[in-house]
Amino acid sequence: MVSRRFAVGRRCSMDTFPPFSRLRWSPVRRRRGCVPAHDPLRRPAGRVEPQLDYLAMTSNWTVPGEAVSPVRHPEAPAPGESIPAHWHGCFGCRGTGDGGLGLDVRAGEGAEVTGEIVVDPAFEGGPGVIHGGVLSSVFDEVMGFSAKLLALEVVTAHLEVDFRSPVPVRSALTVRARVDGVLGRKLYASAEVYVNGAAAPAGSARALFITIDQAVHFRDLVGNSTRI
Ligand SMILES: CCCCC/C=C\C/C=C\C/C=C\C/C=C\CCCC(=O)SCCNC(=O)CCNC(=O)[C@H](O)C(C)(C)COP(=O)(O)OP(=O)(O)OC[C@H]1O[C@@H](n2cnc3c(N)ncnc32)[C@H](O)[C@@H]1OP(=O)(O)O
Repeated sequence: MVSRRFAVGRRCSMDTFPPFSRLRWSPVRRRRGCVPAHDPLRRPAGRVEPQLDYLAMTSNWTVPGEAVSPVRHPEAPAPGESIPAHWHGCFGCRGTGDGGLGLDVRAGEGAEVTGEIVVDPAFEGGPGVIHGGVLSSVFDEVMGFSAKLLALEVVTAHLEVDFRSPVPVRSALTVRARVDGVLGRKLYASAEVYVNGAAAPAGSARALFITIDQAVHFRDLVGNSTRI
């Protein structure tokens, strides 16, 4: 059945042919002249397009000058050692067989960690590529683990991600993350992701973590857990 949203455009056989019928704004549709009634890609006449380059899209999130260098805890896992899960119920810490990300995070030098993950096909977003929200979770988790090298309990207050190139499902990702600076309860962290050993990152992230007392922070929330 032809979608009513395409009623004013030329009717197209792809309207009934999966999977194209689900890709409403695909370049294939546009080439074939399937023009929807309301085309969000059509630019109003006379409008001046902003000249954004890639860097202009990146925020100016910076580590404050007053922040101090992170101090690694003397009992932190040695470089190369696996860092244990912070909570067995955590989606980021669990294996893929248990509905988790299947991340392996290892300590590096100083306040740096390295996370390894093979992108499970279940994490697909666009056709053949990882869902951006899943990649954001990977960044969040691996950066969070860098706080473990300081033996600090943290939650994420702010997370931002730049997606530079598509990340295919089944690819092997290496995420390098570190705490860049500490200011009171605030930990500033950053990370990059590399696909199949590529030299250039496919994405990067920055986050602000806030130290908490887990016992207090989760006291009234833990009852919601199904994994106690
Ligand atoms: C997935 C859960 C993981 C839980 C882990 C817990 C412990 C784990 C132990 C070790 C860690 C190891 C591994 C961690 C691995 C993965 C990490 C994943 C973490 C997550 O995925 S966790 C889920 C999402 N996360 C939340 O569920 C947080 C909800 N949120 C809150 O619970 C509160 O919001 C809180 C506690 C953050 C702050 O609340 P609060 O009352 O304690 O403190 P307050 O508001 O005063 O903020 C203090 C100073 O931070 C500044 N500040 C705050 N927020 C800011 C922002 N967004 N931007 C810029 N500055 C900000 C203020 O401006 C002030 O700055 P100043 O001191 O200069 O005034």
